[in-house]
Amino acid sequence: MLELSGLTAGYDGGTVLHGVGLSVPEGTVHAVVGHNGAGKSTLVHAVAGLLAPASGTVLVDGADVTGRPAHRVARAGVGLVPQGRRVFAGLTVNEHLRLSYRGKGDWTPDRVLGLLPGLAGRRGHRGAQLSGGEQQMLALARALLGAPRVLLLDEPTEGLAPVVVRRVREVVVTLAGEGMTLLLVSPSPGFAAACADEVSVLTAGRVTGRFSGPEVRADPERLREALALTRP
Ligand SMILES: Nc1ncnc2c1ncn2[C@@H]1O[C@H](COP(=O)(O)OP(=O)(O)OP(=O)(O)O)[C@@H](O)[C@H]1O
Repeated sequence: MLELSGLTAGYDGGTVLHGVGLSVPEGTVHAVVGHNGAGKSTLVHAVAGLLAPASGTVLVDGADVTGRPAHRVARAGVGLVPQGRRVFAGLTVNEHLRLSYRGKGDWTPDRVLGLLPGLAGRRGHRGAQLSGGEQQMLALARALLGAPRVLLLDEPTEGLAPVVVRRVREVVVTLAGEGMTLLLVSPSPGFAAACADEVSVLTAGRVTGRFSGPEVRADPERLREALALTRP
């Protein structure tokens, strides 16, 4: 379970997040949608310990990790799939997996490769030789090898073809089905609606709308309209 309350954070230039609150029960997906600059990555960074919040709290399974450095937040069970994948161009898939495997929990490299489509046949390929979709799967693999209970995904479908977006969605839904707690941020209402149990709309650092997954799947226009109203 991930619980955020009153989360306020920003940079030297000013406050970006203004009192964001949401809670993600175990085994569910919460998607935060918002336009460019709404504060999606700032939210992920404030949860992951990459940015210290000015106020508010971040609870992971009831444990307060607010303002802890990233390695402590990771040790508390939080994994991060960063925006832009961040794979190493010169390292092979196998080398990435070896570096990320901590021998923790049930997440072995073989299990991860079995879950993530397309990577198993690319074990000897370097990061720079992988397609965008393969790089995204590798970024997911690295996070899973840390055996997280809570997984944060920052724009996991950015720049991917529709067929690969569907694969990312399937992986997200499978992980939730296995009991993982997922918080993802995305500018895409379609992707959010397709995989989330709950969707928040983030507008200039504030949650301005909240919908259930079934609600937005039954009527996709509701989320699109809510987001269109917030266009900067
Ligand atoms: N390191 C930083 N230093 C100063 N300001 C920043 C920094 N990172 C982001 N910002 C500012 O914070 C605001 C929110 O940025 P953020 O990256 O969180 O938005 P976003 O919703 O993730 O956007 P995008 O979809 O473009 O990634 C923007 O005005 C941005 O310029």
